[in-house]
Amino acid sequence: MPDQDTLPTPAEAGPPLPAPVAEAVARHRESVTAVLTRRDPRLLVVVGPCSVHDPAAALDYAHLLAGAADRLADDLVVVLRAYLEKPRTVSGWTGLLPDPTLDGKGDVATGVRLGRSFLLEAAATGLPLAYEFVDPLVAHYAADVVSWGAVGARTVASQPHRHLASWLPMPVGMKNCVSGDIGTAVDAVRAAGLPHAFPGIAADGRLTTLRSTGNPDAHLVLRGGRKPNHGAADVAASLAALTAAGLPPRVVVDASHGNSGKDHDRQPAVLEDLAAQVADGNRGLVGVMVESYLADGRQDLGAGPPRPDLSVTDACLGWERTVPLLEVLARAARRRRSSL
Ligand SMILES: O=C[C@H](O)[C@H](O)COP(=O)(O)O
Ligand SMILES: C=C(OP(=O)(O)O)C(=O)O
Repeated sequence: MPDQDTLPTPAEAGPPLPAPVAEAVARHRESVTAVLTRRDPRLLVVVGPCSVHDPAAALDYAHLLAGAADRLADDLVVVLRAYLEKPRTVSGWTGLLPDPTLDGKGDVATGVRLGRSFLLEAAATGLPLAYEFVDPLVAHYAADVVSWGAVGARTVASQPHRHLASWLPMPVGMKNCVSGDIGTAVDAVRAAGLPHAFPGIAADGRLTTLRSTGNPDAHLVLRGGRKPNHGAADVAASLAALTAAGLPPRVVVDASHGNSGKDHDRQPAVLEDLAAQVADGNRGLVGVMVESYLADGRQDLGAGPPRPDLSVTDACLGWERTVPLLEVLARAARRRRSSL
């Protein structure tokens, strides 16, 4: 009898992807790649809650977003942030997958099951899913359903994360360091593009050697640092740095985190600035990221049960404020396309 801390294997954590979902994931990955390689002139928009703490409410959000994504599909490829792990600067709640009871008990065995079931339900909305791979071990519970992956600002220098990214079968964004340094992320894009052999976990739970062929769709994400780096000059400098490193000049820019000083009220101005750059014809700016949820703001975890509709990690833009910004981004992408 396994003790309560024994994790199910990836194959035991939930049902395999239903065939129609697997087919949709393959199509979504191809759509994201087409935007990154500029075969598709639309703009990639990775948008959604900072973290999922209440699966039912996050699914409500996903349904709203799926409606908007359909409406704006001529101009935007919208991807849902379905983040179940949180990297912490020092400490704090680490996400639904490692801590599904939100209280530090760390019931990872329940978390991997709950997390997988959430991802399958979120994928059933028809949206592509975005996921930050924080712990390479648990990547194996999520990777098959993810269409855009991220390696975050706190792990981008890590060799295991770069190796994982080289093996993951979807485009992976490498975020600049929390300091604002982009060189480490550029190195990470190069490393992820190469073949590697490294330890991992097979579907049956056995440790195995994973062999990657290199991820051709790894790319840089600007998320700001000690100061923002979303402006046209910083975007141009990052594209030049990529070209100098022999990499395709393409960048996704996160309107949150260091680019908004973690103040959700500053995301609209950052997004307006990014939309202006796109409308001006910047083709290297291939995508943006937005932290958005049902209600505006955030709450601390603490005394009572948290509100389902309000972020428990970074403050998010509420849904009502998100929709007009998606429309601004769509107009900008349309304008860029019309000038091609
Ligand atoms: O995206 C969310 C947070 O910015 C990230 O988890 C770091 O949070 P912290 O600096 O509050 O630990
Ligand atoms: C933690 C995140 O971002 P960053 O790595 O840029 O801090 C995030 O997007 O949730």
